[in-house]
Amino acid sequence: MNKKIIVAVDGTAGSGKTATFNAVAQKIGYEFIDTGLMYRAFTLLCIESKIDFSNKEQIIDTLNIFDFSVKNGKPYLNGKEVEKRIQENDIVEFINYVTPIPEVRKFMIKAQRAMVTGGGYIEIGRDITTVVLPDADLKIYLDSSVEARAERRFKQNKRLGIKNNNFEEIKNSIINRDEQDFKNGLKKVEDAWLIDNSNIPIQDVVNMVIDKIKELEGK
Ligand SMILES: Nc1ncnc2c1ncn2[C@@H]1O[C@H](COP(=O)(O)OP(=O)(O)OP(=O)(O)O)[C@@H](O)[C@H]1O
Ligand SMILES: Nc1ccn([C@H]2C[C@H](O)[C@@H](COP(=O)(O)O)O2)c(=O)n1
Repeated sequence: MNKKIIVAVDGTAGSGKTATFNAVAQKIGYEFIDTGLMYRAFTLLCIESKIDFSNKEQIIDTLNIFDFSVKNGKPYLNGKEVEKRIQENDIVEFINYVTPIPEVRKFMIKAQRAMVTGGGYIEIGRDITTVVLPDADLKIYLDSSVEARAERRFKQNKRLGIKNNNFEEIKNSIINRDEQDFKNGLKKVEDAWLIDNSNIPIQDVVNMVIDKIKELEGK
């Protein structure tokens, strides 16, 4: 019986981590954990708590009332389902105040590590291959060109009916988020497999990754 493995995935904003690795997880019966949802949900809680985002102490104190869970693949903040809400533009506007704070990252990293209790998990984010799961059996770094990512996000927002959908704003937002993510430590580590999917259909990426996981399960 092949042994399931632990897969850690990092990559740039909008490169396709969620769509790709959610599909992989569903096809091979792995648990899928999107750590970005936690930071988005926490940012929403800060917005709803009407805190002053320039006041780090207020952000850190908000951790005391932060309860996050995922049920049937949907994120819940303090018992309320927030899947669509945390994709709205105001989250992206404020999230860069939240993600650089060490106390916030320490809290999230502890929770994200605890979610992976053995083989059979795919966890995605920005610091999974570097900090959260540095001993993962398979590390992947997913990237795409800024143009490709902006185009995809624009089309995704349209499908989701998200308001104020503007291509140039999305592109600038992606560039800004990349800048912050690199500051927060996003990088391709030496033992990570780089996949640039700018010109690769999502299904082909899914199949490539499944083949690799099956190969490693058999070792
Ligand atoms: N290889 C691909 N080719 C074309 N479109 C893709 C590909 N991979 C993902 N997409 C599309 O790109 C968009 C962004 O993908 P997704 O939301 O999974 O990215 P992400 O890395 O999780 O983003 P974020 O970092 O903001 O959470 C989605 O519409 C998705 O369907
Ligand atoms: N492990 C993580 C996951 C996400 N972030 C940041 C990156 C984004 O600014 C924000 C939302 O993530 P996304 O939903 O776009 O993947 O959270 C991080 O710093 N560390």
